[in-house]
Amino acid sequence: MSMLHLAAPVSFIPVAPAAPALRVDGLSVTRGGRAILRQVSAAFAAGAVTAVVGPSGAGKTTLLNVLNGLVEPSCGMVASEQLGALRSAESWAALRQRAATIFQDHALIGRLSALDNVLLAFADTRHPLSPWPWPRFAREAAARALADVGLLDRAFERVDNFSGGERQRVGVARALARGPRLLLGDEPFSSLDPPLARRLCDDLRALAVRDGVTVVLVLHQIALARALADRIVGLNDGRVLFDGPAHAFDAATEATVFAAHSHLNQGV
Ligand SMILES: Nc1ncnc2c1ncn2[C@@H]1O[C@H](COP(=O)(O)OP(=O)(O)OP(=O)(O)O)[C@@H](O)[C@H]1O
Repeated sequence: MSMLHLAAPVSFIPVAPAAPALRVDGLSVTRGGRAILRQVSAAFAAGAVTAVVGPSGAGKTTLLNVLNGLVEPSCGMVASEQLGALRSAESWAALRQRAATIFQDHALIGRLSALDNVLLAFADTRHPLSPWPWPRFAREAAARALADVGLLDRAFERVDNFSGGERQRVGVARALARGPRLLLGDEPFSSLDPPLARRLCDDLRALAVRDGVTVVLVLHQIALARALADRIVGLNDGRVLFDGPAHAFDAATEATVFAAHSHLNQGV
């Protein structure tokens, strides 16, 4: 049975009993007079992976950028369990402090070792030209993060010798190094072949559960989203058309979420 929820108001199908770590409510973003997100409401649980899916231009990256604190909503609210409703510049800054991003292209420096790349997560703790070693806490955290992604034994190797999957693991380690409460990724595994993407996503989910991290990933690979996310948020033309457990995102739901805008806009 399809659990599709079409048209506002969207009702949620809870998959985690815990209070959501992050919530957006009635969120709208307008750019150049055009509505990019329209009254988006969704909740993101700690210790779980939420996949955001939808056709090109649906507003997925924009939603992620709002959660990142990079895009200011035109109206609506973002609230975190720890920080409450984010209303001041300070609370947005606090959210950014707790968040980390996994980049699609890894954003690594090839001539540096895996460990040095992960240490870049702590760039603000040391002058870039400092001749001194990184602080001990940073080195320990970076080593732990590399251990978490199974690359501690290659910590001192240059990453330009690494495979695509290994590089992405280093990218994940860098994102994890500061112990983020919110981990965001915009198609972070799209450059990897599907089995590898699946393994990495699986590992990420295990880490999210272990550390109670809220993970929100924009995923183009719907099979991956179904298999590995706890929850799927399906966007089309800036609206939430589906929000529910990943297993409920069936073929009919997928067809609706990925339908052309003109069809969905009829009568709206
Ligand atoms: N700064 C901006 N100014 C004007 N339009 C913008 C801006 N940022 C995004 N848009 C538009 O908003 C829409 C949604 O963009 P967004 O990048 O969020 O979509 P997306 O779902 O991530 O798409 P894709 O899957 O192609 O990356 C697009 O039509 C885009 O052109």
